[in-house]
This record gives sequence, structure tokens and C-alpha cells, in this order.
Amino acid sequence: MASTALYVAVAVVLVGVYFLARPGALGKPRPVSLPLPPGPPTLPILGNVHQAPKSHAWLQYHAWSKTYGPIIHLNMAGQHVIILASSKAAHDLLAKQGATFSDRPRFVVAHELALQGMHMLLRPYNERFKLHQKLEAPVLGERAAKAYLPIQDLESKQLVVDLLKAGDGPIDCHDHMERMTASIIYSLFYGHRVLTAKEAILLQAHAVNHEFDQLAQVGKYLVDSFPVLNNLPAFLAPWKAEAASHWQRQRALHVGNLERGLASEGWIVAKQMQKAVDTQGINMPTDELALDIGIMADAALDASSETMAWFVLACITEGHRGWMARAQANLDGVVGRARLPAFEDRPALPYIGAIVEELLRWRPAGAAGVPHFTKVESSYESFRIPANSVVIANHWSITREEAVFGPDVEDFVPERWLDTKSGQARELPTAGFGYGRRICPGRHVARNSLWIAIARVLWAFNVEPELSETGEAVAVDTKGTDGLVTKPLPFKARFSPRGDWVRDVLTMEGDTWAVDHHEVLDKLAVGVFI
Ligand code: HEM
Repeated sequence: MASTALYVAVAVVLVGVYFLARPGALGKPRPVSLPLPPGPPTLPILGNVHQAPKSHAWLQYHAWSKTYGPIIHLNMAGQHVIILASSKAAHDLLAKQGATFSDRPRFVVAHELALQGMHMLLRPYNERFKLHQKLEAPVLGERAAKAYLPIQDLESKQLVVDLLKAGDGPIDCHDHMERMTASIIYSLFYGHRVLTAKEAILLQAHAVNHEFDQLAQVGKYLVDSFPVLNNLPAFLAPWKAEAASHWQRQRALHVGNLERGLASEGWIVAKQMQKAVDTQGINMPTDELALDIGIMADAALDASSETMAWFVLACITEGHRGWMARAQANLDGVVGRARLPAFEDRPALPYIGAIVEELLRWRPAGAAGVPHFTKVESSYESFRIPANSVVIANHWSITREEAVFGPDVEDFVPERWLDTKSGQARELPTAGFGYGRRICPGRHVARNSLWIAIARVLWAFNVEPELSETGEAVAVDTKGTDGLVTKPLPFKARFSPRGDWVRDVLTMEGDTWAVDHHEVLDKLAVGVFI
């Protein structure tokens, strides 16, 4: 009886406090309630769920942006989703208001349970995230990226040697691109040089990532929409067992790679990060460090390999516009035909840099970016952004802004990145690596890999479409797969050496298998890390 009276008293006090504290009470100014950004018409309760795109969401978002403008609101059964379709809106919100817009939406099954909350890309924006960012910065920043050039030099040389060996018949070059990217990353991170794309270390990573993608599918688990369901006992919550079993495989993959890396000879990124943890007295279990490095490697591998695959697709579908020939004329002028292009040639070859930027614009590997999230209410250009909104910078729209890039946004035109008078690079907004405090930390490493690989492939080969029996170019899909990373569907291209001098130079250079990559790593670390 006494406790009932107490409950009633507490309730009365709380209701009173609520009414007194609410905006407008006791003369507090009530903020003018702004409208939500425009968006497609909604149904009661469902909102826009019935219109939610089943795949390639970025295309539907782009179509909506043509009707509703650069900032759109969707209601997914009560979940606010804000789509940003212009570089200005994405920059103003995600970069300039980075403290507010750097969170990630929750993935209960895929992240909180299956990855034990340790997936770098999906971590909430909190102190632990910032600690990981601080650990990653010295090994991925501009200075570190510059130190890694000798490894990219080695692996891009091997790429052109491999392509020459593959002959000038039509080939699916994806494995060659992936081997190069994987070898750059796995050598740097773990001291493991990748000899073929079919190595166990890569096959295991693909298998684990495929399983993870299944767990991360939006709408697959009710608990992702209603996290309270996670309080159910295990026998009523089958996702818990699935997640626990996946965690074992993630752990085995990343801890296994880290342990082998730490036991290898010479300098590697993993040892550098372990040293930072030890010397700074950071309390970080092995699993957590292993996941950080492993997820960085995964993020690097997929996005970089697929961007290289999109480059080859651009050559065979868009090369007729003359940019390949112009790049080759530039290469001949600056490099000549007696040696491979090198990083030292970069200042004299702005056109190759322009191809890299145009590639990231024409087919951004993350076409809908990675969703951000805001926990607090804010406003933008007379619209209200509600608390707990998922915020998506639609890279597909942002890279197709005609006001920024001109009317020919669907065409591959590197010239748009160059000043017409000086021929040097000109500033245009880039979207491919995301925004603000979640911007891709690997962008310097990625741009360097793309630059040297593209320069060398174009120096060595005419990259041409596969031909049908009647001599026509075989049609290829240019839309790509659905998913966080958009991949071209399998296709074939012909890599025809541009002349005998290509064979001469590559024969003289020889393949790179005899190079001791540990020695290369030890040397590149001097002065930067040791
Ligand atoms: C062409 C290659 C690449 C592309 C297109 C790319 C793109 C992206 C994008 C769009 C994001 C999300 C940004 C955002 O949320 O706004 C991201 C995040 C990330 N990327 Fe990359 N990336 C590439 C290569 C790399 C490389 C080489 C590394 C590491 C060596 C890397 C490591 C990461 C990590 C760790 C994150 C998570 C950052 C966070 O959530 O705070 N990426 N990347």
C-alpha cells in the first residue's frame, strides 16, 4: 500500500516535470517546427516501405532526386531516412556538421552480435571508434601512403607482366586486378605476398565476407528493426546462434592473419599497430586489434579491386571517346618506350590523375555510400532533420550533378578534371571516398595504387572489347551488382601489347617473384616508422 502511494507520487512529479519542461511552458521559446524535406508520398504506418527499391537503391534515389531535389525524406515504417543528392548538401551536413552526422545505423545481428561490435566501418561514433581512428591514422595517412609506393611499384609491375603472359585473346582480368590489390594490402599489413587470386588466404576472406553480407541484409532480421527483441531467450532468438557461429569464423580469419603477421620477419603495419597499442598502454584485446586490421584489409581489397575492374570496363565501353589514345600519347611523350612509367613521372602526367578521378566519379565503387546516422535533431535549409535519422549521401547522384560536372555526366571524360588552359588538375568535388569524420582513411593508398596501375596498363596495352564471330564488340553490362560495393558483372577484355617495345621492356624487367618483399618492407619503413 505504501509502495503504491510512492509510485503514484513519483508519477505525478514526473508528469509535472514533463509539462513544465516542455517547449513553450513557463515562457520557454518553442522552436518553429520546420517541415521535413520533401519525398515521395507515404502510406499510413508503412510510409515509403512499399516503394523501397529491392536492389540498386541508388538508381531509385537518383530518380527521386530529380523530382524532389537534393535533400529527400523517406519514412521506412517510422524510420527516418534522409537522402542527400548534391555535393553541397553532403558536405554541409556530413563534413561541416561532422560531430552530429558521423554515427552509423545499428546492425544488431551483423555488427553487434556477429562482429561483437568490432567492425570498423559500422562502429558507432564514440570514444572507442576515435581510438581506432587514431591507431589507423599513422599507418594510412599521406606520409605512410608515400612510404608504401615501392610495394605498389612492385605489384603493378607484376600486373602488367601477368597480363602480357595471359596473351592478347579475351580474358576475364578480374583475378589479375584482385591479386595485385590483395598483394599490396596483405604484404603491407601481414607481410604475406599474394601469388594468385586463388590462394587460401583470399578464398577464406571471400567466404567469410559472403556470409557476413547475408547477415547484414536489410530487412532479413526483425531484431534489426526492433532491437528490444534481442532480450528474448536464445531458443526464441535463432539469430543469436547464427551470429555466434559467424563470429568464430571472423575471429579465426582475422586473428589467424594477425598472428602469422606478427610471427613473420621484418616490418609490417600489424606490428606497427601492435607496437602503438603496447607503447601507449592501450587496453586492447588481440581480437579487437585483429578485427581492426582485418576489416581495413577487407575494405581495401573489395573497393580497390572493383575500381580497377571498372577501369577496364571503362576502357572497352568508353575508350572510343579518345581518352585512352590521349593518355598513351602523354605516356609516350613523358616516359618514352624504353621503360615503364614510374611514380616520379606523376607531376608530368596530370592526365593519368584525371583518369583516376573520372573513374571514381563514373563508377563510384560504393554507389550509395555507407549510411551515416544522427542521434540529434537538427535543421538544414529550412528543413528539419529528425533525431535518429539514417543519412545517405547518394554517391551516384552526387557524381552525376550536371551543374558541377556538365551535361555529359554519363560519359567518361577525364578532361573535366583538368584546367583547359594549364592542363593541370582542377578542383572539383569528389564523392567516391565518402565524407567528414567517416571519410575513407585508405584514400591516399587507394589513389596511389590506381594511379600506377592505370599508368602502366595504358602504357603497355590497348585495352579492347571481346569480339564476336562477326567482329562486333560483345555487349557488356555497365550497371554492375547490387551491394555496398558495386562490382561489374563478369566480362572479358583483350590486352594487346602496343608494340614490340612492350615485350622488350617487360622481358628486360622480368617478373618480380624473386624480389624479397620483406626487404622492400624493411626499407620503406626506415625514417617513417623505424
Ligand atoms: C578505390 C578504393 C576505395 C574506395 C572507393 C573506398 C571507399 C570508401 C567509402 C565510400 C567509405 C565510407 C565513407 C563514409 O562513410 O562516408 C570507406 C570507408 C573505409 N575505408 Fe575505404 N575505399 C577504398 C579503399 C580503401 C583502402 C585502400 C583502405 C585501407 C587500406 C580503406 C579503408 C577504409 C576503412 C577502414 C573505412 C571505414 C571508415 C569509417 O567508418 O570511419 N578503404 N571507404
